[in-house]
Amino acid sequence: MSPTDTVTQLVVFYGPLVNPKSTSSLLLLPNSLLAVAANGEIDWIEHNVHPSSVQDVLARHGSLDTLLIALKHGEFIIPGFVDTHTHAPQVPNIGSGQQYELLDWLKEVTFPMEARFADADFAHRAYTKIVERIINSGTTTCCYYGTIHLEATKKLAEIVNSYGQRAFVGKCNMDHNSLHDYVEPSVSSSIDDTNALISHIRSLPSPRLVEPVLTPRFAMSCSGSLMTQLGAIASADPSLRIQTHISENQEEVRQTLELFPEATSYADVYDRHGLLGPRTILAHAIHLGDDEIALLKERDAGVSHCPTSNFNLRSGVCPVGKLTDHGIKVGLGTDVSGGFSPSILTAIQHASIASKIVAIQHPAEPSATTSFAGRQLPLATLLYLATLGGARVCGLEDRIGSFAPGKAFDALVVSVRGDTGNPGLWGVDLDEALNVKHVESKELEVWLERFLFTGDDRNIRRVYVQGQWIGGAERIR
Ligand SMILES: O=c1[nH]c(=O)c2nc[nH]c2[nH]1
Ligand SMILES: [Zn+2]
Repeated sequence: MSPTDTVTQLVVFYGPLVNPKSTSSLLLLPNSLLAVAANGEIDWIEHNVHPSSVQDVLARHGSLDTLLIALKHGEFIIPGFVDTHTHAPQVPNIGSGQQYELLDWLKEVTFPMEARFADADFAHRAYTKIVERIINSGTTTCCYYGTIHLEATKKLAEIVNSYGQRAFVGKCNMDHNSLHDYVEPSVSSSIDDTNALISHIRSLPSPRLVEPVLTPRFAMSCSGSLMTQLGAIASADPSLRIQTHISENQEEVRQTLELFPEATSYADVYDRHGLLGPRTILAHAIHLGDDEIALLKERDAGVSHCPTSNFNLRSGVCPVGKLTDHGIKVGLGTDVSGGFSPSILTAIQHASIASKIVAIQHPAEPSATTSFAGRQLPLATLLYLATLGGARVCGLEDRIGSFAPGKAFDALVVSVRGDTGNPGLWGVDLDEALNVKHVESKELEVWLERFLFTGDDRNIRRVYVQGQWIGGAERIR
């Protein structure tokens, strides 16, 4: 089977599964059978199947005529990563301009690069490589910011669709406060281009897993009238998500409140323009006041935690534990190129460090055993944020983020074996590797932790979206 082959029969995987369950728990399920139907949905799952019983279980399910994929020792399956916030046109800038804070970085580094996407051919060449890289990093669902350019953003959506990635793609709305050559000429052109992109994406060929998303860049780059019209589009179309930034940098917060003096807070700016609701994805949310946290909860808006970017642009440390304690939906974002890595693995590592910084500076009371605030995030929470938590932020928790019959098979086959080229897990012997060996859940937990903290693209062997094999190290030759 090759990555581009379309699955036309039941495919059954045999090996260890890791299944996120809640903000604080996951299931470690060695020796599982997971069947994927031709439509890419999970048909059935069985746990604790001894190698000698595999054929019996297949027969019981009437599934003897299947493609059986038995994982090697040191391999396991996890749900695909959900990147709830990234900027595709900033990937070419990764690693440059690290000396700046947000507002100078936008002016000196980011807007000049984004302006280059006025050239649709450049956009096509760049986006082809960028989407491939993001898929091979294990991101099966991605919330993409494009630029202000309609044609370039259409290309981004077309490329994502042709790769078979699940995604939300948005054209940035920015009608003031930018460089003179990187701003939209009027509210009406911004709205017309937004509507044109929505129609274009919805007419892309099937199977289509890409959806449009409204993308007011942030309050500082949008007039009130533009945001009001975007809010009206969102309320007329209940399937449209909204993505934007909030409260990332102290100076940004100050200038935002100066631009919108009638608002009581940054969150209130979006709320009074009809942009804060259950379909809103807010990147950063570092410096929110308690009134804003309460408002986000009331509106059921989600937060994309982007710790790599927050450290890199010296923006601050998002109090993820506190947001989670308040019942706010949280996922992870790479926020390239504020973040210097397109991999959610890096975001996981930095989310762990961010939570440790909070725990050092504002430790939880020993009696507050059920709260996340002031504690380092455990492994289960880190994986949850990267998968099911991100799915909730995108309103896709019924489709993806964990494994259950009826959900889509968006998954990664991960390997911690030495033959990945990444040092891997010593003790997983190459010679015994071809035989499926009984795996204990304790061993699986060690593999998972080592992968999350030391893994990279080399360990992500196969990337599946809706049952289709669309990327991973096994196909890069
Ligand atoms: O991290 C960020 N990246 C951006 O491109 C951006 N634009 C506004 N605010 C932003 N924050
Ligand atoms: Zn961003």
